[in-house]
Amino acid sequence: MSRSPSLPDRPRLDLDPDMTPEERLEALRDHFEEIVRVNEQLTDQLDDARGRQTSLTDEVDQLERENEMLKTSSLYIATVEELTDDGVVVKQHGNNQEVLTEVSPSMRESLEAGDRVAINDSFGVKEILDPETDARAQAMQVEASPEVSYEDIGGLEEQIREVREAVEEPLINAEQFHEVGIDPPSGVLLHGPPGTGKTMLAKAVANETDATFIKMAGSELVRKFIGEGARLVRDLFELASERQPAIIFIDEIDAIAAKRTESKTSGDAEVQRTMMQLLSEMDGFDDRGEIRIIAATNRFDMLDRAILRPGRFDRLIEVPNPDVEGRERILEIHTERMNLDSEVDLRALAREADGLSGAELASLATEAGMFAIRDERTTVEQADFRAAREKLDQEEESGSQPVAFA
Ligand SMILES: Nc1ncnc2c1ncn2[C@@H]1O[C@H](COP(=O)(O)OP(=O)(O)OP(=O)(O)O)[C@@H](O)[C@H]1O
Repeated sequence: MSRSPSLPDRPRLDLDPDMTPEERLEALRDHFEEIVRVNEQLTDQLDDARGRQTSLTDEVDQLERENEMLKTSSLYIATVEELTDDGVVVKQHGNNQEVLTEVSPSMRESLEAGDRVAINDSFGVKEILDPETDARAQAMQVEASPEVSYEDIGGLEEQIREVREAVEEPLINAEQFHEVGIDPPSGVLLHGPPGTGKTMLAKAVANETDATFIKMAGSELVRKFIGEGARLVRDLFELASERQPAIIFIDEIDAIAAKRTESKTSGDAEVQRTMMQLLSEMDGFDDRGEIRIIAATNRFDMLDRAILRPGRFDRLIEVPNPDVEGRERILEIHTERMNLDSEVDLRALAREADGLSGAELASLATEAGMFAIRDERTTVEQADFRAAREKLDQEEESGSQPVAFA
């Protein structure tokens, strides 16, 4: 670094008491000139210093920018997998490396499993990322590991077997398909009346395969987020590949994949764009790794056949209302934790419940419990089930929605 030039000496005024007034005046004049000269010299030096200060400030700014760039380029993107007592488990994108890292207590408070974060070389979490994507991700329901298991589903043994074969096997035994030389089914379509357990099936398979369950309702894709549908579909698949193994579950697929109508409203165009995006994501599905896609509909007749072509939703599984054995099993499942009177005959109740869906049977059990509570009993009797059935039938006749009890 160059040294700063030394400052000029301060001018001194030496007045001798023996001086004549003329000599004094002369000395004062000389002193004044000297002061003016030093002042000019100092002003020049100050100008120089200002110039140097400006160029040094520029240099500092430049270095700060470079430093900032170096810092940002060394951050990696990761997803928070789990918050544990020992720290936070993050999975780095790209290499899928999982690490346990520590975060500051304040950051920990705002972190949730599934958040996208920026981590540095030593895996320290530096930032929580992308609120915009997160806002859009709110349209999706993400469960790291749903709690539904196959045992919780009544009367769908055949459907469970088919779903396991079409979804579970390719996830767990991808190698086997490769060796035999066939492609596993691309997408599975569950179709049948409302409340028959389609969502439960999808959740159970995610649970069984330790896959993340990502649900999106077709109706939300096009109703809530007009103009966003196609982008949401892209996000959905992107999120799935970040969180793989993952099961994508698109409920009410008919909302985006209904047969084309003649009308050409802007809403239709939006639906069309969303569906095209879904099809193109599915067509590029082969290289997507451990992601399986399940869709569900209550309106199979309305579907555009384009989505059922090979390589798309090419495995159809019908999920009907339960038969009498199924109904009995569903009642058993939903009354398992209930305090039932020994007289309660679930078989007889199942026989009388012809045409009821799984969801309606679940409501029946809860309503029966409510009747016992109203009567200040802790045991649920056969009569409570009958009263509950009457109430549900009346509600159905009057068109009001039965309460959904999950
Ligand atoms: N087969 C079943 N076994 C046990 N419970 C069931 C069954 N089917 C439905 N239920 C009960 O009904 C609730 C709703 O079921 P689910 O959401 O899986 O139906 P769904 O077929 O996906 O309905 P929707 O078509 O209306 O979306 C479940 O949470 C469960 O309590």
